[in-house]
Amino acid sequence: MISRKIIQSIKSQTLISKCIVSNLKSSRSLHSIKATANVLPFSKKNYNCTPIATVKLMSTYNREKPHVNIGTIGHVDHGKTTLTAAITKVLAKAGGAEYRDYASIDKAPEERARGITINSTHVEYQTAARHYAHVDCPGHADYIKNMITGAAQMDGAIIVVSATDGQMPQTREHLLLAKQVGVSEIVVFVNKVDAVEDKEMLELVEMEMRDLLTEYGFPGEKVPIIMGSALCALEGREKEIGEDAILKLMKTVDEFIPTPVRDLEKPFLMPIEDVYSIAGRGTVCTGRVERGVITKGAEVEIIGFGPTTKTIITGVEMFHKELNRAEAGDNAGLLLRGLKREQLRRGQVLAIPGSITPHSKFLAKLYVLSKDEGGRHTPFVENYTPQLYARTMDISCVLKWPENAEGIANRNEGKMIMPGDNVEMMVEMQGKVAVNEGLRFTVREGRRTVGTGVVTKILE
Ligand SMILES: Nc1nc2c(ncn2[C@@H]2O[C@H](COP(=O)(O)OP(=O)(O)OP(=O)(O)O)[C@@H](O)[C@H]2O)c(=O)[nH]1
Ligand SMILES: [Mg+2]
Repeated sequence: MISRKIIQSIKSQTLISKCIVSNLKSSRSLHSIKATANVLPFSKKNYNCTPIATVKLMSTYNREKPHVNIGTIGHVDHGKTTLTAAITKVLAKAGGAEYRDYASIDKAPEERARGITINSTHVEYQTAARHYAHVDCPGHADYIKNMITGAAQMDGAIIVVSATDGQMPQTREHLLLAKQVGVSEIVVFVNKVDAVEDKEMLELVEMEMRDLLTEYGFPGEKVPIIMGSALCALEGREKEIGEDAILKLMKTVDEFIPTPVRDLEKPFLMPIEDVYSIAGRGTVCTGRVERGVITKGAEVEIIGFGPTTKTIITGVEMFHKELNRAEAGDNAGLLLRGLKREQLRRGQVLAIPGSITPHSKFLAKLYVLSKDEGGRHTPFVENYTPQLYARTMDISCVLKWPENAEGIANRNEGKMIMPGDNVEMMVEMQGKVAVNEGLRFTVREGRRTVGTGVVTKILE
């Protein structure tokens, strides 16, 4: 589906094809949408609000080991949370993690009552080679929004697929969205191997996954596929498919998901994920640094949803350790001078003054998801008003046909946009937010992903 689209758009030489293709090749520079963090780097006791998720801390945070952001994605109930808990349990044996049991990951009352993940949760662990921040995403179709936010922070992902079901709708949708937000490195964990008698079933699941990966623009033949049982690892039984499989998975992640080259040279930018007040110290914003480096004392601008304001960074922390600087890829907390919590919100960005500006109107190439990819079942016409998601922000927008060179619009008036189409549209947002050419975004309506696109030209 998407791969066919890519081929079609390569043929038609559209810009989106170039963007997607360049993303297939490297993607790091495009790893820009929804960089977020639920981690709370500042001492928790000082917060006056309840954190969405906290990270259990290990004794030290240092930069000696490369830091990589990964996570679990995949269809509901395929075992992502069980696997997350199992990884911490197995790595804890070697001192590389603090064991996080299942209930501490899915801890909200509704999650416990329904037995599903709703909020994505961050956990931290390390292998001998690297330090990881791991986001466990929800699989349920109703919580795709949280999955997108989680996936946007990942440098690579573990897609979990149950050996008993094989690939399911959100296996597909998650692969597509992961690709869209810039995750180009995937490792597959075929879970629940303990529940499958017929080994041919495993071969079938593997074959189907390779085809699916290829279809979505991943190197299907090369992607490592590890078979095992997260539950066995968690319960300490059937070592071969339990603990051993987890160790094999992490070794594969170490080797197959490259340590990303961070955009350290570019001007600093961090999309705000959360805002907290710390008694006696001020206001702190958390998020994942998208590009550049920031040091204590630096001046930054806050851009989007209102007038641009300036402030000074008075503190930088990561995993509860105070640091002098934060750099691209870090899940950081930045303490800001003289601002109240109410003056800041998710979706704004912190950036070096003048490096990015707020806009409300741009041209974009848009791929409209087909029904099979979880998109709309019916076409839409001009003036359609979905919700636009980019970085950590979401904002209502209107989609229009672009104006021609003379400013005359709408020779396409009344023309329908079909699921599966690649189109150029003019996007008008209901407010000014930090937008730049090359920024990738998703448009959604209700609980459905309608399309994914890239900003090609800023208009206003
Ligand atoms: N037999 C078997 N069951 C497993 C295995 N791993 C997980 N399960 C069970 O599958 C069910 C779902 O597991 P979860 O880890 O909650 O699945 P999930 O992918 O996190 O689900 P969502 O986050 O809601 O999408 C639970 O009942 C687990 O005990 C396994 O290796 N073998
Ligand atoms: Mg879960």
